[in-house]
Amino acid sequence: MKLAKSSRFSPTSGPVVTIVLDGVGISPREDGDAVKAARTPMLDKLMANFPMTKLLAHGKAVGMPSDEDMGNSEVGHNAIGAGRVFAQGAKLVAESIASGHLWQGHAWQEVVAAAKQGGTLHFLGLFSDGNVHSHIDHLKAMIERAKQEGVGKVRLHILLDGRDVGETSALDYVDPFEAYLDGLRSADFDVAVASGGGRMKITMDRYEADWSMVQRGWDIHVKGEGRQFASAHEAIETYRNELGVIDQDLPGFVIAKDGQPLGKIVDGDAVVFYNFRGDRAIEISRAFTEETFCPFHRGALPKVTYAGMMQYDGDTKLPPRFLVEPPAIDRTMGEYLAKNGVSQYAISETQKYGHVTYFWNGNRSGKFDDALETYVEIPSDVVPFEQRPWMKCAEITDALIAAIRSGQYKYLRVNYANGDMVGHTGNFEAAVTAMQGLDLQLARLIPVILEAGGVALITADHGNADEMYELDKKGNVTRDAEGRTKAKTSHTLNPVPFVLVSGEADPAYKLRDDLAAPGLSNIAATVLNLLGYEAPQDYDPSLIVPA
Ligand SMILES: O=C(O)[C@@H](CO)OP(=O)(O)O
Ligand SMILES: [Mn+2]
Ligand SMILES: [Mn+2]
Repeated sequence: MKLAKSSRFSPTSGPVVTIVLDGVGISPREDGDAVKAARTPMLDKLMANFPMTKLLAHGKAVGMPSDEDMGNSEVGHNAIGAGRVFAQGAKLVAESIASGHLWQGHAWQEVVAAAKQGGTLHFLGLFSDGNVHSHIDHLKAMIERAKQEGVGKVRLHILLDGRDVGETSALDYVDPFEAYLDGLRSADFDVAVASGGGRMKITMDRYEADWSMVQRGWDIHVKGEGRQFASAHEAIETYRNELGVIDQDLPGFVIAKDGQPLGKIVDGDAVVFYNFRGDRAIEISRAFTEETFCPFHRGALPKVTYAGMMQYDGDTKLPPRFLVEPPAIDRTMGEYLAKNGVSQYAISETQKYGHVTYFWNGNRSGKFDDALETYVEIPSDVVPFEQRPWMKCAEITDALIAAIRSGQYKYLRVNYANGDMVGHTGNFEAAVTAMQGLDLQLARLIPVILEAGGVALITADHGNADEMYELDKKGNVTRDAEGRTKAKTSHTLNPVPFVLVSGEADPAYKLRDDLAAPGLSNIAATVLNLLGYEAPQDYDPSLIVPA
């Protein structure tokens, strides 16, 4: 994996620093755009005075099935880190179902075999068509196939979304789904929703930010311990009336009849976790598969046949049984740099820590070279982020500045979570504050990079804070009769900025203007060029050419 020294580009004298402003896209509108509404003198100055372009960060440009699919952190950081576009989970699973490949795999057959020996088949996962972590069509295909193959009993554990889809859209999914199940149910096919809850309250924690979420999910899904309701519809309506929270924050619920939970998970059952994306699937998968397990008190571990939709971690091989092969992301920029002796530093706060390490490195949790790489995680607050929109951006900047000044690292990367995590709350004012907090940090960071003779690449993995109001099909902000907007919590389809900041009066390179539709996958080759290397042949082209 030796990289050729470039004859066209000499290495920058100082470090190259990639700054990912998570969830900061460029919207064509002003209305509802917290990025534009924020007072960000530093970012404005950088965008006005340095070479800048827009990069595609959604749809096919990042390996999603269609250009109607918004981007997300996984596919965005995969593309940035790997310098190429790989067909992603959403696409691979849909193809595997369409071709029938999924049903032929060992994992599916073992799951079905367990269920046919008298166990219940449980499906657990994010219940929407957001296509970021899962898709409801995949769930339906598996339920129908299970029935066809003679499975007698199926239970569903549904995590309500409201983060990749409308913030209060849960019943738009649940009601038609109940009707769909009514149509499938028969004397020898018993299928029902057994438990559920909001995705930010139970089960789908990531990067060990808050294991208590997973514990709550475990108690609800596995032990059937939690507040009981007759149906998911009733649970959603009741909690909405009582708490006034949006879907992602609805508490967990257990569906019960005569006080008996409909679908506890017990010895002999099979469990399919049907999310294809890994970050929020790893902790629950560990709880189901690790013999010794410390993060919370699980009680007796039921002996189940557990399968993930994909293998979520290529290093730890978690989970061991999975339905669809994950994208084979190889030879990432991080691996090339490690194998060519380039020292690297990666930093974020907990919520995005895995994005700049695990996703960046092609869904591998380990390092390529312990001696050459430093990964730093600043612990995130465990609070609703609209209450702390600055999150840990100042602490991240403190550490990053120290790392740059140490002179130890030639390539550094950082993810600032603010635009995204606060964008997901749907709170416009908080998102504006998030952007302003971020701008203060850029004003501290950029001069330090330039003093060190370095270059900063400012970009993002997808949009979010750039669209805080729901849009209609034509792309206009929707307003009700009183002129009120509806909060939008999901990512956007907008492109993201790419700003190339250097202190040189006359850099020996310039941005290319001949690439038809540059995207996130063009960043890696650019970084390698700035470090004085030619990118591997099959990497997507660099964004720079000699001046
Ligand atoms: O919070 C998450 O899991 C996703 C949205 O589903 O956001 P991101 O891709 O930015 O991590
Ligand atoms: Mn993101
Ligand atoms: Mn997000």
